[in-house]
Amino acid sequence: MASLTSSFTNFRSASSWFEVYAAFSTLMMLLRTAVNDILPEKLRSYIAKKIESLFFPTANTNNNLVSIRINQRWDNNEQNELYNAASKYLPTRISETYKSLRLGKLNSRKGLVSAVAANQDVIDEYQGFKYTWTLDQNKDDSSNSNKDPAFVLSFKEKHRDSVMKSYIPHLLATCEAMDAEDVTVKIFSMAHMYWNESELCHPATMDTLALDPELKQTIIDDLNRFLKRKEFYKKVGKPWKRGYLLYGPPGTGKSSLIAAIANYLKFNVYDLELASIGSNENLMQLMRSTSPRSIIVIEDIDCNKEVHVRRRERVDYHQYTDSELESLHNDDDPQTEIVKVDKFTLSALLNYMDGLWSGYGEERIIIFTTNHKDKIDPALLRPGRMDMHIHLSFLKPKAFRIMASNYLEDHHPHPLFQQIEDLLEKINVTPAVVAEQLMRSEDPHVALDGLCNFLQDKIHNQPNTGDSDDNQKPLF
Ligand SMILES: Nc1ncnc2c1ncn2[C@@H]1O[C@H](COP(=O)(O)OP(=O)(O)OP(=O)(O)O)[C@@H](O)[C@H]1O
Repeated sequence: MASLTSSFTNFRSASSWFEVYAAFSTLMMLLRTAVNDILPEKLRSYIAKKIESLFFPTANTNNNLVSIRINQRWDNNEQNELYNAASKYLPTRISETYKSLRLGKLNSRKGLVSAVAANQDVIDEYQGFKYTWTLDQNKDDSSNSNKDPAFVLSFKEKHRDSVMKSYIPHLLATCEAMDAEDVTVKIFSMAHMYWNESELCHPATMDTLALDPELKQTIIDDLNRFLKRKEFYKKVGKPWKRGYLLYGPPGTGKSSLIAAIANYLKFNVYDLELASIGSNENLMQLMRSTSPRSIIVIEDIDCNKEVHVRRRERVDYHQYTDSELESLHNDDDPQTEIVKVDKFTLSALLNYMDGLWSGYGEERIIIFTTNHKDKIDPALLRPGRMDMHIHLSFLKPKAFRIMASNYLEDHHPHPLFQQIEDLLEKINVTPAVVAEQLMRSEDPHVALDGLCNFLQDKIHNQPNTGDSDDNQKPLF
């Protein structure tokens, strides 16, 4: 009986404790709701931080936000690969915190393009930590001497190690994987001293090229051998690069062959216009910004042998006599400037090709084109610089078969083929001219008949110069 009374008393005291607890919880809930309603979120977290700093001063320091600035270009104006990687990586991290993404459809790209919107936070989570990215386009701040856009990456100070050791490497590795998956070939053209990227939409392939089959096979074999020989190049101490000189009259397929090589190897193309390069330093800057597995193309190298660059300089007028100043002045210049002419030669490029600078990325192909091989500086042609000289010439029967099978709907040999091939043996005509004739009708017979008449006409009217091959004037 006594134990029953004691249990009952215990139960009563437990139930009263429960009542007290319930009342306290209700009061706390009411208080929390009231505080949430009255104080804005920022003020609440500020107060919470202050209270935390009273009790845990060191823990709070580690929670400070720190940031890393990733500018588009480094001090020497070189493009910052980390910036490029972030531009590629961030648009793939759309989350509920991502409020704005720029989206576009460009002529130069096949799919949709997306990019981070300026001054918009992008929050990325990796291994349980949060990283905040903002794109600062530097447009408003006129006091800022560095006008390049930059990504600002903010994170808690205590995550500093993780950022450097795992988050940034993860970002770079993700981009590398994206690049490896991306099979589109790109062409980079020069925009001032930087590269402008677009997709190479040239449809030429090794199959569509109307070339002598043996020459085509030699080129393919050479490319395959080059790709396979990384270790060989290392062993013999040569930079892993290959130079091709494509020469021949206009319209014989030099540009088409470059596109076909790029599409075959899946290498990006950098179109280097020497005439637009101001100095050797600029050339090196551009070369440093090219990526491995790329083709550097310099078209019409004979026209680029020496490039004159106009450089403006301020002058001290007291140093010159009136007549000297007169001769120094440029017509459209203000009084304070003269124009000096710098000479830009190919020596920097030759140095680059010789390997002095070619450590900037492996697997490079350098292609020069010319319509006049005889006009090229022999220094460019010596062995080791241009490894293979490829002569692209007029269309001959075997190459015509390839072109006809590409251009005509009917893939079977046509009775007019033999006649056309005989005519092609007698006359120099470029593939571009024949391609144009074949496109004149969708009906194979009409197209071939037209080509036949065209060639006969030209043979009939051709002056007999006695010249052969490239020296003989092509038909345009
Ligand atoms: N060997 C070829 N095979 C297939 N098509 C060709 C070939 N050569 C020329 N063509 C056709 O002619 C057009 C012009 O050719 P391409 O621009 O490649 O010649 P090129 O030698 O680079 O001329 P240029 O010296 O004037 O730059 C191409 O778009 C293509 O349609």
